[in-house]
Amino acid sequence: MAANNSGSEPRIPEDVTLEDEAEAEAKGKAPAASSSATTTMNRSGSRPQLDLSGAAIHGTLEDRNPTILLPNQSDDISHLALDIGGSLIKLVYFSRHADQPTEDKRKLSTKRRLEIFTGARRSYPVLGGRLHFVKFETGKLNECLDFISSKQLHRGGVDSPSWRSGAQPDNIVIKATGGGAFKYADLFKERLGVSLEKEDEMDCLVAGANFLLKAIRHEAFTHMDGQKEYVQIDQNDLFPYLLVNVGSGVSIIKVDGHGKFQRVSGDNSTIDMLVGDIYGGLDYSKIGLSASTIASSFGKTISDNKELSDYRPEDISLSLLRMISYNIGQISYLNALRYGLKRIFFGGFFIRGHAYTMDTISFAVHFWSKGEAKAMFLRHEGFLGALGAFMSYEKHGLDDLSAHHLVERFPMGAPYVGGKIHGPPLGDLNEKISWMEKFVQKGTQITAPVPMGAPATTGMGGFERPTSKGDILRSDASAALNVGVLHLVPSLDVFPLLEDPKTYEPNTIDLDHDEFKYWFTILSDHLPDLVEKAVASEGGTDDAKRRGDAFAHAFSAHLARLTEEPAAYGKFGLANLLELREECLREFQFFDAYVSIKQRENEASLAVLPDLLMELDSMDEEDRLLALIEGVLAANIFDWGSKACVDLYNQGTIIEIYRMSRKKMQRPWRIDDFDTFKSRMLKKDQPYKRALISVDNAGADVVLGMLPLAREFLRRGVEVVLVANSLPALNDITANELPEIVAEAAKHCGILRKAAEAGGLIVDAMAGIQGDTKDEPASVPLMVVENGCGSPCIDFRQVSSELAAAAKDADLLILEGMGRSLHTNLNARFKCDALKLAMVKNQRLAEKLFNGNIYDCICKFEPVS
Ligand SMILES: Nc1ncnc2c1ncn2[C@@H]1O[C@H](COP(=O)(O)OP(=O)(O)O)[C@@H](O)[C@H]1O
Ligand SMILES: CC(C)(COP(=O)(O)O)[C@@H](O)C(=O)NCCC(=O)O
Ligand SMILES: [Mn+2]
Repeated sequence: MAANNSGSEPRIPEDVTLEDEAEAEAKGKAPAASSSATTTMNRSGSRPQLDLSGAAIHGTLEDRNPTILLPNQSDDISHLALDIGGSLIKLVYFSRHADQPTEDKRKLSTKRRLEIFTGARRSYPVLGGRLHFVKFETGKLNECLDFISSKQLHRGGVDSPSWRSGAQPDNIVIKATGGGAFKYADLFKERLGVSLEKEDEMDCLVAGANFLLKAIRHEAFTHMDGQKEYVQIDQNDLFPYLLVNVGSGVSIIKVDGHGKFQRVSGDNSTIDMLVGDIYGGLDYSKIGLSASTIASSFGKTISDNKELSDYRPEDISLSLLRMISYNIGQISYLNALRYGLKRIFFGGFFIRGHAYTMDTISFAVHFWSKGEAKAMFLRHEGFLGALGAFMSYEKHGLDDLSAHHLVERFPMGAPYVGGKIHGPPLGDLNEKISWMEKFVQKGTQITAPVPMGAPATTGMGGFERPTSKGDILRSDASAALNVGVLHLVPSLDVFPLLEDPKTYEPNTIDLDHDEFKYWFTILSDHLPDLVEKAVASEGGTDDAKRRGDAFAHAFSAHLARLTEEPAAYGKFGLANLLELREECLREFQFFDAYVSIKQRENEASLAVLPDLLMELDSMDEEDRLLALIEGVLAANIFDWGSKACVDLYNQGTIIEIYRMSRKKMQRPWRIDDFDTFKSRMLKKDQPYKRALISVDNAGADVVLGMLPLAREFLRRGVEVVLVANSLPALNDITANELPEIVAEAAKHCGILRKAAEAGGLIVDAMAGIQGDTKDEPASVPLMVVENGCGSPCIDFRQVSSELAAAAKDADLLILEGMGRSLHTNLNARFKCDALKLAMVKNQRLAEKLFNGNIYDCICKFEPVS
């Protein structure tokens, strides 16, 4: 049957370890077969270290995560950099994406059509892969060495050519910074056989900070009164700034540009600084420094006539912390004043995400500067040096990356321990689940997102809702949950038809506290059903049940973590939350929870499609246009992400519900721009050239709604590009599944058949069974592209390069569904005409956005002029 290619669905090998999710990909996997597409890579001459001969794209250029295999790459190229500080060792390492799906016919023909291989298309200097952030205590250097060794990080990972061939490269050089790069050089040589190449610490700090501020969208934030607020940094207005790195010592650097900086103050330990550097020789009355502000705590200890032991250690600690933080804030401000700088970025693990520390520093800066200067913090605060050392290889092309190439993911290990290792690295998902089960039972190891009671064994809702913990001072582990794994995806692009990418915000509604609470409930309530579907999709085995439990625990823990601190993972909207759920499913190797539901609905819908097409063809143009839009809106009711809709499905067959939904359509719809759209469509002298039609759900939605609409455009001589998800999300149709559905539909329709042939979706022999083709116009192509997403929503700042290429000649964009046109993009403006179609399947959203009701329909047409 058509629409069933689940067996060939590319599986994302989302391998996981406790600390970073990358282990299994490096273990025991056969070397990947050679790819079908070979590319030449244009690289600037400034990066001589890579041997690019024989380089091949593994998978496809358009894959979400293309991997470039460099078979002739010399073995001494490392994917690891270190910052060995006085207190902590920071590791940044890179892991390649594992096996990729092979090139299929659709992709090749689409590429040819969209001329992706021709012209000045960008090559990918950067390896697709992931950047991991891990830290160890310097006092436990051995743990760090074991970790590197177990993962063979110094040899590019367990799956690197040298490791697989058993060759022993004799000159491995690893970039390292921090004092320990000298101190422990011999030990690294002895234990791992590697030489540490020392990079200047300040160079690294600055390079790391500049990279983060350029490439990570929500890296910097302010912190006032316990509230994080992410700051959008304008690249053209970044310099100069003051960088204050607070580690074992404090470094204060005035940064004027890339590689342009000057150390201005502070080279002592935090304690020295307190005593010696507070006023820096300035007359304190001039800057309004009140002696009592800082000294008050000590004042009491002197006058109270008590012994030190009479004070509670936590009180002393807090006083000290406050004092140090104030002083750091003051000294920073004084330096900012000295150089006329308005922005101060703070890094270093001293801050370690502590709300208290950040608030205190912010307060000081704000107070002394009378609001003129701003203290800002960095999410990857402790990793500036290590990241800078990593960048100094000048071979990963990291500096060519922009924000749209980076996707941050929060797999269980990494955010949970914040790059901290507890125990040995885990070898596979099984070990990870075991670890989670233990940790869940203990419930204390990590304080913030303590998930829910004893783990269930049924895989079906044997867990409770996580509880939020209130605003207590969090432990180091939980506070460090802010760093995920950075996925480098060079094939992502900004959607070229966005009117203004700078001001574009995908999310329609701000996930403030109340809103988050609401969605927390929705998602928690939905969880048991989702787990049931997910487990069933994997055959209902014991293993699947165990993974189902683990998924539920993991996702609940994320929710609890976000309840406690909504900004924990950066600026997080509903789109991110819905995507997190899908990623979490993939993390526990559930690749398509709704696979059988999708199949069933596709089949039922395809069976009635011929009748529907006949009915449509009997109408005149205007009635047909209305019927088509009605059909799209009515069929959007088939959404397994909406509780209300799922409840409806018990009340009838797919076709009955479709008819019922259709009968209820009453114009005017809640937003009803149909007449304007119709007028535009009927303008004979100004036909559209290419319509990008973004589809949503499998089954009736795509088969009875979107395909007939696409056919109408084809019939009018408009090229159609169907845009579908790269990866499954709920019951959404994917770009991989779509061609078979089109092929099946084409058996009953000459227009679709010709267009699909023209677009390379089906080969001639497959079609030609039924369908009247005598009076059809010269055929324009019907194509399918993937959107680069694995979520029910779409963020147009990061789409597949395939979609970006298809957008080039498009003059109409149709967005369908609640996720893509209501939760996201309702207010997005495009450079071409846009039509947004959706049924509102949630009462609260209907009220909030449209003052309306559940099942209202939205038909929003926004012509460019
Ligand atoms: N587990 C830890 N062990 C030691 N210090 C820690 C730890 N977690 C956070 N810190 C804080 O981080 C600081 C070290 O910050 P870091 O940026 O790593 O500096 P360095 O590079 O000098 O080690 C320490 O002074 C301490 O305040
Ligand atoms: C996840 C969804 C955005 C998918 O909707 P779609 O894009 O398929 O129209 C939607 O089902 C949703 O917001 N559901 C949660 C709300 C609820 O259950 O009421
Ligand atoms: Mn959907």
